[in-house]
Amino acid sequence: MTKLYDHLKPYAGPILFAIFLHIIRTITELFLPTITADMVNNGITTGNVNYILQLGLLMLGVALLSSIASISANYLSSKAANGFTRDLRQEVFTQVEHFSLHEFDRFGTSSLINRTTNDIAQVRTLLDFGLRMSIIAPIMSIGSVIMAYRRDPGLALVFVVVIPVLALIIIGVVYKGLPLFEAVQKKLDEMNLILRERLSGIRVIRAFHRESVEKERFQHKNTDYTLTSIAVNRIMGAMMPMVTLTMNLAILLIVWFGGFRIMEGHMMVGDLMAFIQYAMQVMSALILLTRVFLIIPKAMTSWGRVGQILDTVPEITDPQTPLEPEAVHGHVRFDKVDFYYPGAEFPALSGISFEAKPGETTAIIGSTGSGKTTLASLLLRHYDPTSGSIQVDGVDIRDMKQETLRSQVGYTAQRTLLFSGSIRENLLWGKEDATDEELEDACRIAQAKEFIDRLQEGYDHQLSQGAKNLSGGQKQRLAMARALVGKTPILLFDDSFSALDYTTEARLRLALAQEMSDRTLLVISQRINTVMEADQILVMDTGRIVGQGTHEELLKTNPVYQEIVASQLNKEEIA
Ligand SMILES: Nc1ncnc2c1ncn2[C@@H]1O[C@H](COP(=O)(O)OP(=O)(O)OP(=O)(O)O)[C@@H](O)[C@H]1O
Repeated sequence: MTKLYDHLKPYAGPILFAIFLHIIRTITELFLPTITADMVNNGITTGNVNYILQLGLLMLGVALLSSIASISANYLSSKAANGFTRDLRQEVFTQVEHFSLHEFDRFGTSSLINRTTNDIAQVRTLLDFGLRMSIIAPIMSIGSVIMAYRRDPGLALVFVVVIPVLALIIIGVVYKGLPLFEAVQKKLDEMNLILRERLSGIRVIRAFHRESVEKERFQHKNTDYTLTSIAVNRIMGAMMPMVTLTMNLAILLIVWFGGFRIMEGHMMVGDLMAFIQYAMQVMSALILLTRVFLIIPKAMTSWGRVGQILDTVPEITDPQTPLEPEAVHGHVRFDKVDFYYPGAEFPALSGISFEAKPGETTAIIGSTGSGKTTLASLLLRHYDPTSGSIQVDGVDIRDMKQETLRSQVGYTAQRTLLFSGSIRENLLWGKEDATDEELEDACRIAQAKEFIDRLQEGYDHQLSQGAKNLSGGQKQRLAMARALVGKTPILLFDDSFSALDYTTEARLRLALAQEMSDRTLLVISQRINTVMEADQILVMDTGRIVGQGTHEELLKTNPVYQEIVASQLNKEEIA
């Protein structure tokens, strides 16, 4: 597993200095009760004002030193912990960005979000609070017992009774609490999954009147999470009164036996006062120690979850010595490509071979689940083929840098995804330095210009999250324009015309044919109207190409194509 200390190395300096300051702070605090005792024993009881003043000043100095050390240490450890978690979040995000879709599926989006936020926050708590407490608590407890022993060894026997009792309470709490932590994190993952899915699907939920069912489902997960958290808190909550009760009994014993010892002349009042303060310090140190015992496993569980992300070797990586195509034309070639989704029994694609040439439109049609989107994902190298190869301009795409490959493909996904921000910002994803003319040009071809011009703020119109303030067709046209801006040699449109009316679609296809005629155009669609003018049509069925040719050829020879056509066009249109 990724080593925590490797990630801590850049912060070693401030952390070590913070540890040093915490030690100074704890040691100074250990001296305060002793000074108080001396002041009472030798100053107050004898009326020696000078001595009281001297020790008062000493006390002030020690307290001041303790405060300065404490503030500086807290500042340093907090700064280091925050810097560390900022870097870690960035590292996790960068790593996740390199994941293949398979790795995304394996972790799940909710869990990835949780690991990047909540789990990293737990590690931060360990570094900041945990580090502080694990330095202070042992020094404070052991130091207090030693100091108390030096004041009165006989009375210190009270600690011999109390400390094992406290240790038993702490062990019990840690033993009971540990298994629950992982459960809490897992249940939080599950609750967030439901929350995320249901919030993004609120329209569908409403359309199907599923509010009450979904509310119940969320309630179930929420209650499950809450009950486990309560179980953890109940254990923590029970610990405090038990520790306080034990310590109060200890103080009672100290006062009781201490009183006798004072009456017998074996002890002074100041010593008893110091003794009580040391007992209190032992108590608070042990409470802190319990917290540390609880924080450490919780944070280590979280670190394990974060480590799983960092240790995942992305399936799709760039080659050591990447190849570049000699000349970029956008010639695509699939050669006997088979592909199984991880764990799948049957192939999603088998024996896929075809060529898509520059200047031609290759359309891919087929029933749902026939493998069209999978084919697009393979061309973009979201997955690698199980066997066979895919080449662009004669180079196997596994031998290219992913950036080189993807910069050659203008892509629109089946599910249109735009991001919050202005229309311009979204379009610039296609080409960072595109001029206004280039953006307008792409929008004109994608038939988006007209509706953008009608918007009051035009290209500065702000899109809400997921571009919910646009219609489905407007979103598709913008996504298409975004893909066109880069003027890439290959254009890959996955079901990108589905939300357009027939007139708009016809205008768009015409504009594409006129202005993108030198590109390799790959159009995935379920609509005959969209594919019938293509130079070649691939007909897919259960992961295979079962027909290849022009509309006319397939209409004569291919039963699957004939069936699709018959289901969509009337007799006159077919003729
Ligand atoms: N991430 C995935 N993990 C496992 N199986 C998957 C995954 N995505 C798709 N599949 C399976 O692969 C097969 C092909 O799916 P694909 O999405 O490529 O079909 P499609 O032809 O694009 O369908 P549609 O027209 O409905 O979008 C289907 O059987 C589907 O269940």
